[in-house]
Amino acid sequence: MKKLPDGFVKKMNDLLKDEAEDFFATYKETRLGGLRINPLKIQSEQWEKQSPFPLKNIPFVENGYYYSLEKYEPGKHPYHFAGVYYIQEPSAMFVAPLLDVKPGEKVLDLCAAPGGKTTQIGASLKQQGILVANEIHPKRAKVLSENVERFGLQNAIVTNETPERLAQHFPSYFDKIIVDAPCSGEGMFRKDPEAIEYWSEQHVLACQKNQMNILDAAVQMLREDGILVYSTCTFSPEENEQVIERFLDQYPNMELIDIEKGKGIENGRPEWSRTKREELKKTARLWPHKLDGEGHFVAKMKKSAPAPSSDVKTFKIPKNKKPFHLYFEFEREMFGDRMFSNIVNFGNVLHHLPDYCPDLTGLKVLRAGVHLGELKKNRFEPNHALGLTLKKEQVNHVLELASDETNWIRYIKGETLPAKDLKNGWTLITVDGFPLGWGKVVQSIIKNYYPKGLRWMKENIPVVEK
Ligand SMILES: C[S@@+](CC[C@H](N)C(=O)[O-])C[C@H]1O[C@@H](n2cnc3c(N)ncnc32)[C@H](O)[C@@H]1O
Repeated sequence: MKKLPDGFVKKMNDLLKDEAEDFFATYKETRLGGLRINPLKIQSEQWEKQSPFPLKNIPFVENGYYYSLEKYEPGKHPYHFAGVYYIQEPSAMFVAPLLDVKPGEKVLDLCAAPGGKTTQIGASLKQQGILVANEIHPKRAKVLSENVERFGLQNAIVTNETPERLAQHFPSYFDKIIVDAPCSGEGMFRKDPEAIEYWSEQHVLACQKNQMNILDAAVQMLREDGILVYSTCTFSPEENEQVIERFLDQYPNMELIDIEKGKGIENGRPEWSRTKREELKKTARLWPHKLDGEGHFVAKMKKSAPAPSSDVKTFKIPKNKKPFHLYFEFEREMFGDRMFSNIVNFGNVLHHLPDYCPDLTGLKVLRAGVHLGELKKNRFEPNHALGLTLKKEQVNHVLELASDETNWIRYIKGETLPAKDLKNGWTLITVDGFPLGWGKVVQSIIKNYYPKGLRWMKENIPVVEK
């Protein structure tokens, strides 16, 4: 590992005093990887029987598991391509459940890429309600959108906006908002040594300023009684307790809610704030020397005073369904019945939008609801996103591949597959029953519709055990 910055070492020694030795000892330890299963695709009982790697439960998160980073590469297993799980740093999994999301709610993930918290929230919403996942950087927004697709979320809207522009569009709209803020990343020095290079006291203060601006935008979008969760993956009090105390001073209608702390999770540190207010103990800190995971800080707040009522309009779903008849033919053939109802078209591209989808006019939107596919001349071509949100049992035409055979590798590399005894037309390709994407049977081969941008381009075949 790279050498830790002298200024950081001195600062942590001053802050942690007797604890500093234990804290710095973790930089010599091997850390554990984390993965979180997707309950929209598999339940924990089945997963624990079927997991291809030995796993251990993460005690502070439902559906989260540790794995050995030295021995396994779950990112190369077909279940990853099928969105059966999301690879996420264990401590990071603690944050999103604090929103206590219920199906049907309107939730905003304001700093969302690559999508760890978005996918976790999406699973809690159970495809009901609205999840706006926003990312300011275009390239990262694309990755976020791909992860939302892989997870099979049907009610997510992925935007690429600044927090300020989003705040103009969604005044007092959301029930729950998460600000997983860009930060100096001190808590990730073990995982992402590049963060070490960026570290300086000035960078910490620049992050603080940015974080306060993002919170200013977030609070405008929260409804009365709405919940706001703020988190960072850094230790610096300037970006944690001190951001929260300034925020509470500025917005007296926001109140801190106590976070329930299980074993290894500690209170925030009032003594590291300017005002030393005791209530900062309600925030939480995750330390690498207290649990198996990296460093995190979380605060949970509630808007207690009235907020102006939201006048965000809902998206108008076209009543005339005639232009969609080629899609309906596809639905009948593939599913035997109607599957999606809120269908809208953007040119020839069809989407299914979540119920009560807000009007998105003027926003940069990368994905809204389920991208069903495209109307081409005399035919409908299904999109990858539609395949990944389906369950094998819903589909009439399926080619089942197995994770312990090599055809799934050929498929994600973009090769054709043999199609003995299959009817001509679209077929869903699955691995051990989990959808991987589409193929089209033509005579005795399956043409490959795995998206070009997602194909496995490397020569070597993916291996799961190192
Ligand atoms: C800690 S990461 C988010 C991680 C994500 N929530 C997850 O769980 O996968 C912070 C994100 O904020 C974005 N960001 C950077 N500057 C921002 C700004 N001024 N406003 C909003 N987001 C910003 C970064 O590009 C980054 O993707």
